[in-house]
Amino acid sequence: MIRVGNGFDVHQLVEGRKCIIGGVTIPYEKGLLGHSDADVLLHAISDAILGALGLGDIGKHFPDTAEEYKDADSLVLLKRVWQLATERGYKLGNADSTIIAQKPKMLPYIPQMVEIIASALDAQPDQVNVKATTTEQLGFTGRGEGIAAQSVVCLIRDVLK
Ligand SMILES: Nc1ccn([C@@H]2O[C@H](COP(=O)(O)O)[C@@H](O)[C@H]2O)c(=O)n1
Ligand SMILES: C[C@@]1(CO)OP(=O)(O)OP(=O)(O)OC[C@H]1O
Repeated sequence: MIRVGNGFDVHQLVEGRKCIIGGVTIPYEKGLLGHSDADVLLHAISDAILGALGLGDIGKHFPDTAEEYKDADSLVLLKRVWQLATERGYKLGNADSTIIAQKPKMLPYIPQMVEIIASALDAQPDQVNVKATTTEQLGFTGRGEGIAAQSVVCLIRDVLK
């Protein structure tokens, strides 16, 4: 059986916060604001997995009103989401994501993001693709006010004959 899910997330860029995307801390003058570490890419992937499983979204599983998720490491949250998939017998087919950011330049950090995400999802790096695009200075991403990410995942489970 194959199931597909999509995820989308946005976090505001502010001074005084780390810029953590795909589990990588990127040197930049601003960082992402959130209740957790605000890793916009890992949130989008988590939501895509939950979507494929029909299990809602990360806000439902990890409420931003709960003290236990304050400054949470989103890689830990992604691994907890992935456990929901594996305990239902799913493996990753592939995951494809796009980071939407005017700045900073993501390209140098993408191989490390791919390694981190693949490892969290018990997958090989060639099952995980991460892309980046600007919005040509248009909109909130183009003005550098925030960063968005969108993801699609395909989960695969053997069906007993
Ligand atoms: N934050 C970003 C945005 C883009 N890239 C890379 O640059 C290429 C060109 O971007 P356009 O928005 O002008 O199409 C894009 O394909 C990415 O490879 C990036 O590294 N970081
Ligand atoms: C991850 C959680 C939980 O700490 O908080 P945020 O970092 O604010 O992220 P968001 O994508 O707005 O929502 C999911 C949350 O419940």
